[in-house]
Amino acid sequence: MIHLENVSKSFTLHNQGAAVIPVMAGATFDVAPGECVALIGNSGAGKSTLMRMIYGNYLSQSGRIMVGDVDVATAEPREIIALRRATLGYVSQFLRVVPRVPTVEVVAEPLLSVGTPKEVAFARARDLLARLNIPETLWSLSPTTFSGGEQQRVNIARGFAHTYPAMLLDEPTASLDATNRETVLTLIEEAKARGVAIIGIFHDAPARARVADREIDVSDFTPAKEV
Ligand SMILES: Nc1ncnc2c1ncn2[C@@H]1O[C@H](COP(=O)(O)OP(=O)(O)OP(=O)(O)O)[C@@H](O)[C@H]1O
Repeated sequence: MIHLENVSKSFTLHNQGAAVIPVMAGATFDVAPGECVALIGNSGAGKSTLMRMIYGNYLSQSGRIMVGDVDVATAEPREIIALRRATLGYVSQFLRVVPRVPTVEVVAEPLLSVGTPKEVAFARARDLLARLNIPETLWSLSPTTFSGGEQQRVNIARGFAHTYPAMLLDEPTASLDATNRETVLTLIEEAKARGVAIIGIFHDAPARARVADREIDVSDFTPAKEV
């Protein structure tokens, strides 16, 4: 479902004399439907950079990043937008929402945007909010004033509302309590059972051991330093 071939990336630091810093070279791997691959490697190895390239936020210098039949490395912006709507989900660590939209609608929105009937989308949203222990009294309010932990759980509910064929998870269990962490791990297991191909960064080692089928050490793709 996800196929990376010879992906490389360097950053140009325009405020430092246009210094070019190569951070990745030759990244090659596949993720099959129903499989969860964990990106590992020291801090600074390039885990987040790789995720951002797969999501199309950072442009890769070379290679192919196939998600389904779209090559993110060369796709037009409108193709990336369509890919994100229907095919590729991304659960980041923080919620970014339009102000004044009720929580239940924030969670239902990814389903509504792919044409799911309103009652089905809202039922799924309510189910996820309940599973993630967001009190029902909050569902009709905007999440902008929620606590950090509540916002994180709303973000997870939104991320898992639509069954994307491929998902990127950036530390989905970070700073959750034991009960909610368990719910998130179950959501990941359910997604895998439905055939979702998942790439995740999990600093929570027991969580990684439970849901990941394979680990990819991103430092294997660190370019050799020139001497
Ligand atoms: N926008 C950017 N501009 C310049 N350099 C960047 C940029 N983003 C990342 N880097 C550099 O790329 C390298 C990889 O960073 P990245 O954040 O991907 O690492 P990571 O493995 O996710 O680390 P951590 O586990 O600490 O989050 C680092 O050396 C970082 O300084």
